[in-house]
Formats: sequence, C-alpha cells, structure tokens
Amino acid sequence: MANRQHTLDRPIFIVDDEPEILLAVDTCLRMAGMDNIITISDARDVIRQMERQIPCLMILDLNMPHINGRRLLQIIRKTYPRIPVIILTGAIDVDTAVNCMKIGAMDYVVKPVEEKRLLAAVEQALALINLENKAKMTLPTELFAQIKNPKAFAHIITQDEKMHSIFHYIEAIAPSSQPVLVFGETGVGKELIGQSIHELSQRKGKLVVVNVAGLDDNIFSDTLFGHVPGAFTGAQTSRPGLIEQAAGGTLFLDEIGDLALTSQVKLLRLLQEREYLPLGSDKTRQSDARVVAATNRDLWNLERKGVFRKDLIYRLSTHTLTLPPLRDRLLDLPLLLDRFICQAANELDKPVPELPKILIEQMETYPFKGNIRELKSMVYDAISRYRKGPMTADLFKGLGIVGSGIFGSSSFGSSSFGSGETVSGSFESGAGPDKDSSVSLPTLKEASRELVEKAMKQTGGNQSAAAGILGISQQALSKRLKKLKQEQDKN
Ligand SMILES: Nc1ncnc2c1ncn2[C@@H]1O[C@H](COP(=O)(O)OP(=O)(O)OP(=O)(O)O)[C@@H](O)[C@H]1O
Repeated sequence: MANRQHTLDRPIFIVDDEPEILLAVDTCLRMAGMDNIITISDARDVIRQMERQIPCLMILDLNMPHINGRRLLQIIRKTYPRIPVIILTGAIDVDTAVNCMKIGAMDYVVKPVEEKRLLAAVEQALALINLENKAKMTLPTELFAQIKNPKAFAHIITQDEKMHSIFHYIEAIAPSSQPVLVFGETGVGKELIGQSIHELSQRKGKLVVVNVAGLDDNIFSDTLFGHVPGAFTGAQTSRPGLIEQAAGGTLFLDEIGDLALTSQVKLLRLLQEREYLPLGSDKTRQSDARVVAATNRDLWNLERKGVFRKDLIYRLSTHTLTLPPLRDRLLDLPLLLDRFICQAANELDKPVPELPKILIEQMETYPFKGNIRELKSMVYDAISRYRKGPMTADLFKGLGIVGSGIFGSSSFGSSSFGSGETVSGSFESGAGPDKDSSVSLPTLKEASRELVEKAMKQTGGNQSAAAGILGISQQALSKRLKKLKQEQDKN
C-alpha cells in the first residue's frame, strides 16, 4: 500500500491547528503516494479554500480554536454532502467523534495517529468515492450534477431549484454575443450572475462592472466611452473609456433602470451598431464587448412613465432572467448563514459560533428586503458583537429583537446601502410599509453616516471588515469616508 501512486485530481485537505500533526499526516500520505495535499491550520480558512478547490477527501481535527471540527463538519455536510470526512480526535473525545459519524463523518482516527490506521481509513475513503464522478461533488447538491460547468457558479451559494434552472439557462446563452438583462431585487446576486455569464462566455477580455445610477450623461459618456484631448476644460490627454477595457470581454451595467434618457440613446447605438464616440471626438470607434445589464426596477413601468426607452428595453432583453428574492428560496438561508458566519468570523478574528435551528426558523419569517446583501450585513454585524456560546436572535439587529438600530426593526441595510432605491415596481417586497409613521426617521444621509461610523468603530478602523459589515465594497466605503471627511472639514 505504501508505494502505490495515487494521482489525485482533487486535493486532500488536512485541517488541524497543530503544525506537528499537519506535518505528520501530510508526510504519511505523501509517503503512501498521494501527491495532491493541502494543509490548513486555521479551520476558518476551509470554506474560503473550498471556494477555490473542492477536495476529494477531508481529514479534520476535532479540537480547534475558532471553529471546532464538529461544527465545521455540519457546515460542510450542508453544502458539500458528498465529500468524505475523516475525523482526527484525541482519546478523550472519542464520543464526539462517534457523534460526528452520525452527522456524516465517514471514519475517525484517534491521536497519536497510527500510520497504518490512518492509511486504511484514507484508502477506504478513496476507494468509496467515485473519482470519475467528480462533477457531482463540485456544487452544493446533486441538483447541480447536470450543470456542465459547475465551477462558473461556485461563488453562488444555492440549492434552490429556480436558481438551478437559471444556471442551465445561463449555460445555454453564455456563448452568444447578445445582451442579457438580469432582473431581481437589490442584493439578490445579479452581479454574481454577471460574473458567471462572463466566465462561461469564454471571452478572452475582462469583465468590467459599471454602476450607471446617478451618472449624468457627460459622466456616463466619459466613464464608458472616454474622451479625446480638448473634449472639455482640463482634458489635456485622451482617456480610454471602460468600454475599451471590456474589449473582447463583458460590460456589466448595473442599475440600468437609472440611466439618463440621453445616455440611453448612446447605449442603444452601442448595442445596435457596436459603435460609440469618445467625448469630443467625431470618429466612431467599434466595440465587441458583450453587454449584460441589471436592474431592480420594472423597466416597463419606467417606459410608461416616459423615463426609459422602449427600443432599448427590447434591445437589452434578447436574453432575460429574473433572480428570485431570498424569501422565496429559504432553503438557501442556512447555507448562506453558515458561509457568512465563517467569513465574518475569519475576517473579524472571532470564533465560529453554533447556529441553533430555532434561530434559522426565526430568520425564515424575516422579509429580507435587501436580500443576500442584507443577510450578509446582519451576520457581519452580529459576529462583530458576538462573544461566546451559540448565536442568539438578539445579535441580529434586523430581526427586530434589539430594536435599537437607527432603522428601528425593519429594513436594516437594504435601503441605505442597496441600489440607492428600495425595491420597487414589480419587485415590491412582500412585507408591507412601515406602519409606525410616527417614528421620526433620520435622513438617508444621516443614517448612512452613522452606520459607516459605527462599522469603523466596531472593526477598530479596519476598512475591509467595516465594508463587509456594511455590505459594500472597500472601494465604496473608502469613497464614503473621504466624503464624510470633506463634509466634516467644511463644518
Ligand atoms: N447566492 C449567493 N451566494 C453567496 N453570496 C451571495 C449570493 N448572492 C449574493 N451574494 C452576496 O450578496 C451581496 C450582493 O450581491 P450582488 O452585488 O451580486 O447583488 P445585486 O443583485 O447585484 O445587488 P444590487 O441590485 O444592489 O446591485 C454580495 O456581497 C454578494 O457576494
């Protein structure tokens, strides 16, 4: 057995906080001819690592700081039920190891690790898994087994059938060069879908994302199409637009429903003729970028109001898809919670808490107007205040238990950091309007400032973590901070 060569096309993960054990197990497996091994000393890194590569087998220590092996096993089982897991345990924890087998571990090996016993367990696991059938392990459930390119969707956590059908549709339309229009409420994952479309299109160029909300026509044209020298005062040199960066790739236009009418004409020309004019130039240029547009607004409603062009809707919507809101895919809630809890704990250097079932049930009744972004913000906020023990409802501001948040008990995170607009038109949330109209609400600006300050305080000034709590990019947070500083300096 010791010299048999195992060429593994998926790695074996060894997860243990003790470097000596990592080294010993790694050496033992390598000596036995297993060549593809990844050692992980911080259990919280496992999920992140799994987003990059799905292991064929995991050897998991039971007693680790931050997140114990049993909890990690529960998380892995939900998302990747087919990956065999072998538990490493000290003699005093054998009961827990046996318990782990009840929740899906395949075997356990008692420390100090006896080489023969370990190799027998590993050989048995490798024999049992069908390595040829690897596609089945790459995504959360068997639902995804028929997806041809599961890797392109690996960043999207879901086990929802509607999402699964959307993935199939995307596989079918990705190679086309026609535009795609992605509908869905704010925070539902439209940009992630844009990434999948781009990846599957196999276009050699880049994916370039532009949020067109609030851009006046000049800024829109300059951002997208660039300018030539002398186009306006101060334009001394030429500047290429983002469309040039997206050459041979994909241009993702977010918040397309907010595009100014004058800019809509230019976009229409780009889509129809594949031509554009840089600002100040009268020489047209060609673009082969594929356009994917996204919106949380009802474009036909906007067309009726005279603020969106009918011909542009038709042109954009060669392929359309609508992402379901989180409250309509509650099967995804525990998976997303686990993922965000691990991520947040990792970034904020906190232990990963247990997530009681009753808490998930409680969350299932929450409307999540800001969808997955809102959930993520809630989790980051909860983890930043978490100390010890299982997670409790009062850690989640949005659930309305704490109620001391500046938004009261309803829509934490969705309106202030979403698209600049709460859900509207045909995407109206199921939850009715706030009945307590007597409450004096802060302005969005005040609320935004307060949240940014709170997040910075909670994370000790760590912009990346604060951006995570707020559910915005670090770049967006940095911009907001600069603006706040300028305002402060003015006052
Ligand atoms: N299925 C998912 N799995 C993991 N993370 C997700 C999922 N869906 C959304 N997210 C996360 O939620 C946040 C919002 O996602 P995204 O920006 O794609 O939403 P959106 O619909 O484009 O939002 P908006 O309408 O405000 O532009 C991001 O942090 C994203 O990574």
